[in-house]
Amino acid sequence: MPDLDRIVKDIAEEMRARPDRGTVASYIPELARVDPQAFGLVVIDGDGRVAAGGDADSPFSIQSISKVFTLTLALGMVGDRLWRRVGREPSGSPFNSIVQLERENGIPRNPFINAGAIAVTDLILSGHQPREALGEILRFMQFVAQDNSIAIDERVAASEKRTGFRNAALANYMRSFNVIENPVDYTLGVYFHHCAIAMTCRQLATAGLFLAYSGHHPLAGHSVISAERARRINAIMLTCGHYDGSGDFAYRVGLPGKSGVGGGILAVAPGKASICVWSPGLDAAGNSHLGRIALEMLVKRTGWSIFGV
Ligand SMILES: NC(=O)CC[C@H](N)C(=O)O
Repeated sequence: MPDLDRIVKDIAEEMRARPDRGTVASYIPELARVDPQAFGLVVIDGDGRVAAGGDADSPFSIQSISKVFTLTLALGMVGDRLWRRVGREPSGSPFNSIVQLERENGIPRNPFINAGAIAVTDLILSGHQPREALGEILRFMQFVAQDNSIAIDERVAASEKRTGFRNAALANYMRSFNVIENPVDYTLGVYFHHCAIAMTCRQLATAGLFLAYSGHHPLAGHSVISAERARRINAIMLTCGHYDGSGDFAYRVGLPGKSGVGGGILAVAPGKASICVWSPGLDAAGNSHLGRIALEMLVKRTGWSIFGV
């Protein structure tokens, strides 16, 4: 067993000092206020052993990492019917790209680009009030993170709502194909709010445990989803979790992972651990710059890549 405490501390120390930190997202104005010096890393295994370094307990905006959990919830609600509305191929395009939708009849490539995640949110909303759908999502996050204090950062949600013109374009366009069925404002409202959930690295790493352990959450003590579904969600994280940077992430890190523009990455080492890293500066594809480098170092020292040591 690798000395995880040592490894995590070493990485956090090295990352703290690096001058190259990427660029903090500013298209959601509230996110631009975050300190680019922040860095946190948490690794949790199935016995609840935790290795934590840096700002492991500072809440940050989980943004697109929420899409892993909305996908899990929606699959639980509608099963494989979900795949009539959303594909499961990498897009090779930026997370907020519009162009593919017209060529492909309003069906988004996968559930992790914005269009796909908005379509998934619309499925969760079906037949409910936005407030109920949001409550469902939040309660699920609290359950998998084993922490009822998790909340939505209303300032981030309002900030994105004010500036979310592209997401509104995507949602309206999909509505014209009936890929979205609820009033566009309702769907977008729920989407903006689940992206604005604030969590710490420790909470997110805990929340990812069921994906690392075949659908079973070792700390909650029971199954969240089937092993087959967990395996499939991991596959989509590997192929689509970093947008047009997914190939490079697989090449360098070799773990299923999901990034968010808040600078977080949730990564899953099947059978070994759930990992969350946070560094707010992003690379050109909108993925955490130091987060990816930190995971690359972690995998090198643990041998956890799913592709071999
Ligand atoms: N990549 C992301 O994290 C994007 C999520 C963000 N809420 C958006 O819709 O633009």
